[in-house]
Amino acid sequence: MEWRRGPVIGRGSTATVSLATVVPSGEHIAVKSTELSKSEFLQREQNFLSKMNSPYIIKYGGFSVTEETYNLCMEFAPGGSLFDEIQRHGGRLNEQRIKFYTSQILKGLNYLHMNGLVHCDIKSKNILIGKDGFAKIADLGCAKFVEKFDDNKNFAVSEFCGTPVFMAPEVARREEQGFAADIWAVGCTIIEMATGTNPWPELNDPVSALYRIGFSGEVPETPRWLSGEAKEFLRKCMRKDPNERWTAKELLEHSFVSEVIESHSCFNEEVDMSSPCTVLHQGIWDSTLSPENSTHRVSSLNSFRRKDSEIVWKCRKLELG
Ligand SMILES: Nc1ncnc2c1ncn2[C@@H]1O[C@H](COP(=O)(O)OP(=O)(O)OP(=O)(O)O)[C@@H](O)[C@H]1O
Repeated sequence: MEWRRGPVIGRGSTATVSLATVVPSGEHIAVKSTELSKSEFLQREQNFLSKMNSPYIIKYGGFSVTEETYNLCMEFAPGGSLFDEIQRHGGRLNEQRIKFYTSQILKGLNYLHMNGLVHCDIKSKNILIGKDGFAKIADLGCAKFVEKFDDNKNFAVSEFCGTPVFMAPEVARREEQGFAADIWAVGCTIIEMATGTNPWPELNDPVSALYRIGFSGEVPETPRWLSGEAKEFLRKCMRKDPNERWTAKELLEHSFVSEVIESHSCFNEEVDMSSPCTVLHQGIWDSTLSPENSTHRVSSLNSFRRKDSEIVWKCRKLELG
């Protein structure tokens, strides 16, 4: 597959994401790139993404290495991130929309967990809104396979990764980071959808965040305006003891999400997700793809190389801020 790089549509801590056009079909894809020498996390993401196949996980499109740059190609999500979607709706989503997206996030997570993978960095910025208007889990750079698993157990793993304010108490204490930690982060994402902020908006530095989450015994405040059913659902996600937290499979059977109709018609509004819908994306749509534009050839071969020292460094960086 050949593609031409267009404008930048997103920047994360480890990579830059560009819109790109496939040659000659003209199809749009997203390409996440970073310097080859710093691409361990991106290669790790490539390895995981290439093994996944679910409508609730962003689709893999191959990788390439050009001029010392590592490129990961994937499905372009014209709706941007769930964080963007919250901003588009004035800083909070109504309960109908929260249910809609929560149901899809849980389906994606259930798929990952059934395949033995913990995402480790669920938050609204890592959930993308696809062409179909559905939420898709993205950014698998922190993900990891658990060493062994069955339906009911949590797992101790040796590496810790993620964003401090979305970490579960057991992760903040560096005890374990298993499937249940992703469920806690779903709770945090519901709070983001309901309030427009992370669950601990008053905590600015990672060290105090980890200390408070891990050792204070506090649980984030439940948004008051949510229905009783939504609050009860949130409490199942945010049990302090990971063994008592509900699994993705169990939560999908909870009345809060079990009846969700997967159609935008449930919002009584027309949604056109075939073109970019954030302000940022609209600008891209209006511009011609710029001619920094060398053509790239993508291989779908798997070239995963793992460097634990870098991963540990990233975790240390998180701890020390
Ligand atoms: N497939 C995509 N389609 C559209 N936009 C995307 C896509 N992938 C990423 N983006 C945009 O780019 C941003 C950064 O991407 P991503 O979170 O994957 O980078 P990162 O470097 O891994 O970030 P982090 O800081 O979480 O480590 C996203 O928040 C989103 O706005």
